[in-house]
Amino acid sequence: MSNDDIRRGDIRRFVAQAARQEQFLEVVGRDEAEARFRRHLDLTPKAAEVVPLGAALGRVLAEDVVAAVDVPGFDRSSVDGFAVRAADTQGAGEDTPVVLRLNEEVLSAGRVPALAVEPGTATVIATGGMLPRGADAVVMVEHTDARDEDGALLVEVCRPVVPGGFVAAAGSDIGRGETVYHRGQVLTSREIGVLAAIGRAEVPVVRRPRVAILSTGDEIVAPGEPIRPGAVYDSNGAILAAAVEELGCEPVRLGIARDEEETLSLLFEQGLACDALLLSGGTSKGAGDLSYRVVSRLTDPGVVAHGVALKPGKPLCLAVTKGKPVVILPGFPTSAMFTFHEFVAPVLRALAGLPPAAKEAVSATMPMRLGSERGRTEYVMVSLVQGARGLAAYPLSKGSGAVTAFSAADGFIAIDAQAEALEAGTPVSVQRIGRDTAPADLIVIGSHCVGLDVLLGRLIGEGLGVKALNVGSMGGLAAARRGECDVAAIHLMDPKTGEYNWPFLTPALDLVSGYRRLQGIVFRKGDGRFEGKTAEAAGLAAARDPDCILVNRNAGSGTRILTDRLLGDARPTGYWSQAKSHNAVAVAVAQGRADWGVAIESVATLYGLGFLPLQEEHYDFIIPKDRRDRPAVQRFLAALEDEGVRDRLHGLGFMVG
Ligand SMILES: Nc1nc2c(c(=O)[nH]1)N[C@H]1C(S)=C(S)[C@@H](COP(=O)(O)OP(=O)(O)OC[C@H]3O[C@@H](n4cnc5c(N)ncnc54)[C@H](O)[C@@H]3O)O[C@H]1N2
Ligand code: MOO
Repeated sequence: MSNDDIRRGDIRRFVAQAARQEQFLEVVGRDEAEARFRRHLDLTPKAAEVVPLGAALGRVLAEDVVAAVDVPGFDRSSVDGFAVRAADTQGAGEDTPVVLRLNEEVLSAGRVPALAVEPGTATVIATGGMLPRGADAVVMVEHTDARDEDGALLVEVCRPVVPGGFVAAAGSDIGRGETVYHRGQVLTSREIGVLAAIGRAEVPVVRRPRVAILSTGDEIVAPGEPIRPGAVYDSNGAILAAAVEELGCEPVRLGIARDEEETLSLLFEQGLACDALLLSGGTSKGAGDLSYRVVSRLTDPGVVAHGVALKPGKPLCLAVTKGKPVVILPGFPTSAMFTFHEFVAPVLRALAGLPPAAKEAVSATMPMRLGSERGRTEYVMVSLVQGARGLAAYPLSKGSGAVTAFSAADGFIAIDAQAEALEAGTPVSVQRIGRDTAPADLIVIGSHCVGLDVLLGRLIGEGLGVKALNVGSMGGLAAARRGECDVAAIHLMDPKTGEYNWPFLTPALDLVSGYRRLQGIVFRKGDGRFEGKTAEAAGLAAARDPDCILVNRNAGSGTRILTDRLLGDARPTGYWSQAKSHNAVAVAVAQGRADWGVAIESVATLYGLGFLPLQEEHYDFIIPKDRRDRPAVQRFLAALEDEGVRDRLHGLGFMVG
């Protein structure tokens, strides 16, 4: 058979399999999927094991801890001074001191008193010393004057004390029989200190559930390995292992399984020896989606749901065998993390002995229109920003394949399965995720630039909390108009005049000059159609050559306006492509999917591309006037003037000043 025959065979098999639609026999709703999963799971926490206190950090208590001793264990002086009967000190003053006779004993810490404090007497006592019988208070040494009068040791008390004064009563901190911590408590340094104070050298903790993690796919490469064209780094394995550990479980990394049934089955068997098994990838409809095939062999009861009507996460596969969870998370990182968070994390919490996570929702509004797919409940990661009229929920909608959305999100919103879109201004409820995020000191919204990274990096290094949202120049301008950001980073050219940024100002906004970036045509070095020519000449020639493919920018971007000015009425091959960033243009050209495009010089340099300058673009900052005096904004402006920052911007090819 020739290679062509083999290839044709492969294609026919793919189409035949796709036509059978053998997977997702039944797509179920989120709640139904969860109910089926939980019905078959054994959610009792793993058995207790006793560990030394020194090894208990981060572990989850398996039993309530009851104090066997009082803390303090005795009535204890909290100052250096004299143990007295409070009644004896009544009426004492600087001019009317009360004179008490000293007992012949010194109560240093740890010493058990031998003598009682009788009326009219006092005993020397140190901080931490045990209160003697008869005494009910301590007078600080500063408020006394001791003297020796003909061999009799006396103390003059110049200030009265109340009963209990400067005494920590036995059991006042922790009482014997008190439940100090309940099971499910995560042990941090603070709890460990208390456990030591009640004399516990060992504690019963829940055995950490062992969770096997297996990434699948021929294209998946472990971080640290060289990456080949078409391959991606295994981010799911790393994020799942860390997330599992955060939930008090022990990750067991099984690595990456090739798309080969025997290897996958072998690793799968190893994984089944653990308390839970998580796979990612290979659950959807592709010809090579092996994970599902392997998991579908499980019994008792086996797969309980494959296909859930939610986005991201439709191909999620939930299985249980003998009470043990086996889950195939979708390969796409956002889908994997979202479904992990929704379906797997609560189960692992239970196995690890942790109580259910508290759910916290906050009200916000959508700052922009957001389209949605009908038919599945869509969950969108959002970043919260405090605006003049309450919180705005900026969607981090980079699609299911993104890795950053989940880590950058403050929470997510759910869009009803029947809704086609959420209009700008719609009120939404944001389900918070992860740790409490402190509100940022400085909010920057707009177009991303590596130069901006330098500026913000300086401020972050100085300890400023910065939130930067990349929504493009128009999005930044709109956010500034709504009062949702301190700084909007924009590069918008007025097509009528060719002027940058200031034509878009309103009376409530200031413009601060940033830097200039050189825009031009990028091409692969050595391409004779561009090399050595001017941008205008090369661009017009390329526009007439049907074999010369353009990668165009998205409508609405400043670069698109520039490209349209260059092209006039010409519509070259590739004109309708819509790359969303300078990087995307450079990658398309570098990898040969297109031959030319318009991007900034620093990106051309980064990808080793040739560059023909077209024009300078002004990358400036819009600041709402009522925010200008905020300390964080002043620090941003100072960073912009900073010599070190300017040198670095210059080094990246930006024109400053
Ligand atoms: N014709 C259809 N195609 C797809 C459907 C569908 O209903 N019909 N569903 C789509 C949805 S929704 C999702 S989500 C994905 C999930 O597919 P799989 O779970 O089978 O995952 P893969 O195909 O193996 O990979 C998807 C994507 O994710 C990357 N990946 C995989 N593993 C990792 C990892 N460990 N670290 C980082 N990235 C990973 C992989 O390279 C792919 O790019 O299917 C749609 N298709
Ligand atoms: O459901 Mo998939 O997770 O949308 O991309």
